[in-house]
Amino acid sequence: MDSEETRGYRAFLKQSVWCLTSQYQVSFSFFFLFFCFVFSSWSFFFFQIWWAAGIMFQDITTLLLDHKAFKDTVDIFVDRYRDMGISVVAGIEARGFVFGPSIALAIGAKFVPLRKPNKLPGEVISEAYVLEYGTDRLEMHVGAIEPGERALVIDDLVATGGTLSAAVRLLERMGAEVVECACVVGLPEGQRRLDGKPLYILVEPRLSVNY
Ligand SMILES: O=P(O)(O)OC[C@H]1O[C@H](OP(=O)(O)OP(=O)(O)O)[C@H](O)[C@@H]1O
Ligand SMILES: Nc1ncnc2[nH]cnc12
Repeated sequence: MDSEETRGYRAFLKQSVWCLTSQYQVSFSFFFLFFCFVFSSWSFFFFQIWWAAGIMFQDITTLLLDHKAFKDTVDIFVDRYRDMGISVVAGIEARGFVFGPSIALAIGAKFVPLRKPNKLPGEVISEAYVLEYGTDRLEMHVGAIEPGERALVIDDLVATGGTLSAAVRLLERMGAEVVECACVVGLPEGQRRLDGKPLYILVEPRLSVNY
């Protein structure tokens, strides 16, 4: 039988051990959550690198070095859209800006830049979209187009079609009629997300290349 003193000591010990254990529990939970957070951030980061690493990037800058090829590219678009009553050429940042203004000038249309977030100075409307390697947003100035205007969307390349779809949604929210989307390069899956909107592409690259 424990003495009064021993019982008191046991009770004290039990209490302090519990306190100690709960402290450990709290610290352990904290470190566990912290570990989960760090692990998930890093795995997401590496997942993105791994994901992006599997993408074969197509680049149009070499085309721009060849005056004839560059001019022919613009001329093909101009011939196609000259007599379609198009008053707006909407170019997607960044490489849609390379082709869009020349086409707009040649067919007598205005050029409307669709820009990445927080670049346009005035009031904007915006649309989010998903890319092969992340998400992004496109913005357009409110008042850049009038309802009922006929628009062409131009970009260098279509892959999943997410960017073009966001561009179409922006224009349609402002009341424009999107006649067609046009790109120099079309990856094979590019037409998937265009919701039936016509897409005109000049080249469809092979996805495996032997260098
Ligand atoms: O069909 P999608 O899967 O939507 O991808 C196509 C988009 O990706 C590229 O631009 P990117 O987003 O790399 O931006 P950048 O032109 O500013 O480099 C390309 O110029 C298109 O705009
Ligand atoms: N494969 C690709 N090459 C160049 N730009 C891209 N944007 C999205 N996918 C792309």
